[in-house]
Amino acid sequence: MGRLASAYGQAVAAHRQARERLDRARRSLGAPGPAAPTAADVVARLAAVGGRLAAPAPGVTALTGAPAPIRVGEATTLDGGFPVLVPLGGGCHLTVDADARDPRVGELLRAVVLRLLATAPPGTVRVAGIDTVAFGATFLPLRPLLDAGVLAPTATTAAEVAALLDSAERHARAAQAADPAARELLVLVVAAAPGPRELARLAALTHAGASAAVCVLLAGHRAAAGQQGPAGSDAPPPGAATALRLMQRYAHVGDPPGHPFSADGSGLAAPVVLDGDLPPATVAALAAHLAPAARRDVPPAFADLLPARRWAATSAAGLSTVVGRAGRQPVTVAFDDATPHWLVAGRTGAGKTVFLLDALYGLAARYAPDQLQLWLLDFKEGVSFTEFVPTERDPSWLPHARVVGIESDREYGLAVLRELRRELNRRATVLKRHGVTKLADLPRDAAVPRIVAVVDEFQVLLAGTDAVARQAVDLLEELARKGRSYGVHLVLASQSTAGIESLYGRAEAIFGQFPLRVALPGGGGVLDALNTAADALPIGAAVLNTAAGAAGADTVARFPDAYAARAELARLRHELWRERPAGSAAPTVFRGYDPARADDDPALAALRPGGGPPVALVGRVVDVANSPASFTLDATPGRHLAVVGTSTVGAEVLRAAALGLGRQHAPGGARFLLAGLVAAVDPVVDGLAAALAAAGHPVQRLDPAALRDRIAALAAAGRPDAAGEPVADPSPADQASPARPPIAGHTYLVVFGADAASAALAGTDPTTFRSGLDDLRALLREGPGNGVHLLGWWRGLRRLADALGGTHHRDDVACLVALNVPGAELGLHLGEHDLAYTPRPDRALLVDRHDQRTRLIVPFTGPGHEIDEER
Ligand SMILES: Nc1ncnc2c1ncn2[C@@H]1O[C@H](COP(=O)(O)OP(=O)(O)OP(=O)(O)O)[C@@H](O)[C@H]1O
Repeated sequence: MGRLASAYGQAVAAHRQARERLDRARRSLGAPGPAAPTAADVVARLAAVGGRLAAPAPGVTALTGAPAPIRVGEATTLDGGFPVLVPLGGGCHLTVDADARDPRVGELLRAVVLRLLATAPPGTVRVAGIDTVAFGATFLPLRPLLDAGVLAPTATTAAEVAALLDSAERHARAAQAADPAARELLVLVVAAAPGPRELARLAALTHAGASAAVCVLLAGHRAAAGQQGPAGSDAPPPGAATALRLMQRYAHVGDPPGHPFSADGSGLAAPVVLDGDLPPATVAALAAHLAPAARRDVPPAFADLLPARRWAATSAAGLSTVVGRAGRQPVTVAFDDATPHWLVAGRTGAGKTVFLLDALYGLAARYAPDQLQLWLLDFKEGVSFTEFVPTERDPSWLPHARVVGIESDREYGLAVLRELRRELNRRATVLKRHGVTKLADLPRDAAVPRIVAVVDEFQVLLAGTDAVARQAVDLLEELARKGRSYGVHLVLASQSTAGIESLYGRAEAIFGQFPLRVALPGGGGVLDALNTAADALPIGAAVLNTAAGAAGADTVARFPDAYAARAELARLRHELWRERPAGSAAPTVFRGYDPARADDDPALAALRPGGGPPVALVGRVVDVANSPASFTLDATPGRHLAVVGTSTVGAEVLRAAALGLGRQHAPGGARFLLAGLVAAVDPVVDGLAAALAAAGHPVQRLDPAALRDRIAALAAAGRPDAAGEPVADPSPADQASPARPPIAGHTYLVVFGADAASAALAGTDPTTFRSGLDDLRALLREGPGNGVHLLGWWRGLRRLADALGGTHHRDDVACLVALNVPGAELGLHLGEHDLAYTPRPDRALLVDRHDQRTRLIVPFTGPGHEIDEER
């Protein structure tokens, strides 16, 4: 061992002496020595070469298409020395038989790296090092390059080596798929022989050709000198490499691939003194020269995502868009047969919304609205998709957007999924009618756009174990399974896919249909448990995995910050909007935070007399079309409206319903009997009375006693007399015109705070022995047949049930709007035990007992309504 060490020391000393001799000779000839360079001449000097290969132009010679001659040392002959150049880059590599424990090797590797960097245009070469024998010491002198972002942190442990090889392989794959002009060279510098598996992976990279854009500098590879490879290794040897063999004083340079020195494969017939380290000032100057380009290269710009021409692509076979870059290569993702659906995850603030905006704008710029339709659903409080819909400030919208839900209710999400399923079925019919099985085979005039449906924070929809979650799981599974064939693609985005209870055992059945996984920081849950590619992602980077998260199929891409490019986004949106096809409509929009203002409601304003049985409009349904929420008040017994809940929104709903009914009758064609029994809502009742009177309808105000009398009269009017004929209502129709004959039209009894009438109704008439409640119940059953309908606001369900004579009479008031009524209590009243309703501000449940409808609605509110805080 001692003898070996001293022989080694002598060899190094001899090498140094040889190099000093060369330097002396060079100086005596006036050649430039290794004096401190200036930043200006560093690049030229590093790349300056002579000899048998043509010199590359410094700083502008691309290294990915074809190899460039790179100097490794100086050959010595009796006539003097000449530089020795070997081809590197462009699919050519270098092996050295000794490893970096020999200082000459480290010096050579560093010199070659610097020459490569100086030869290529700034920003087109990245360097990554592996040094398991000296803990990264080999690369320490190159520290300024690390700081400049040109050199990656050195891999020194087995795990880091594996991760680096993963990323090199991803780089190679991405480069092979990329435009050759956009390729970036990855120089992989290995300071000592790795294990057989790693060696096999490195060898595979050397065989991948120029298009992989990798250059391997592999030290410690004994097979380079024609000796045995590592014990037990059956890995193929590295290919396309110039092999250097170190001897005591000199090095032997083998024949470079494609540029042999010898005819017989014996290599350069002159001993070579390998280049040593360049002065630290040179390294620093080069780093300073390269840093701006390296930094510039880091975040891709939003403009990089856009195609040269708008709307030039067709979607028959699928959709694809650039979402960012891996190195300098654009990264493209697709909705096609291989990746029909995407699953996106990242912790809050990880850039999910930004990533989705990048992808959506990229798609919208490539495909015209007849090729692509967007359905966008957001369950969180935020602004994810607001920019795609018209607002007062900006009337533009994204012409591809068909449905946009902002801060959506789960019920709205369900309605959107149902609508998508209907669309699937429509498409199935179209395909069948044309006798084809693929969208691409449809004739041009029957072509349908592909649909991308994005559900942001989809875990909200599936949270819990209620009926909404169960139905959402069923729908998602069906849409995911069939969507591929019908051009309906899902993007599910979430903070985490863990803890979604309602998936029961069906996570695999659903997520198995989502081969494209996008893991943002904190979103590694969408990757395989063993795939750690997303563990240390910075903001603005994503792991894109096309194999449902399996390790090895990852591409790490950087995507631009769409928020930082707001002006560009708006410009693009306006450009696309101006180009929208003639007659295209704005998307249907649901904003979870918007109240339904009765006075601004177009459906309420559009009501006119003569359109069939009158309807009571009470709000807007939480559905895709944002349909009017209404009850038909026809002649069927029980067609009355009860609004229930302590919230004063109840009064506003009654007011809107009464106003709407008034609009459906010609002036004087209906009379309104108004009872305001809750002082707090007197202004609402006053306003309603004035509005109805202004519309020409007779209006009568009733106090509790008058209410009781009027109910008795109306009940008697509907009761058959002895001859079986109805008795006319004996009371005056209207205080203002007591002489008018009884009205043949409708009578609406509108009671604000109907529960407050219970005392007045409870008393029994001493002559007839009928109580007010008896009359009320008779009126509920018989009234509709005589055009008499009750509209009441009860502040509690119990009071309503009491008025009806028990829950088994619940169908006597068949139309119910439940405001802040606990779901369980409502379920009991209705006899529906799996009723899913959680009271919340500005929401109500519409229940129609007759046509079995149960809908979540946004109840009408009056002027000046603030969000209902009473709940
Ligand atoms: N590519 C990027 N480069 C730089 N910054 C980014 C990038 N992407 C996102 N960011 C920044 O990260 C922040 C969060 O982004 P974003 O709103 O998209 O996150 P999110 O995952 O949707 O968060 P949340 O779930 O809380 O809504 C923003 O301030 C944004 O500017």
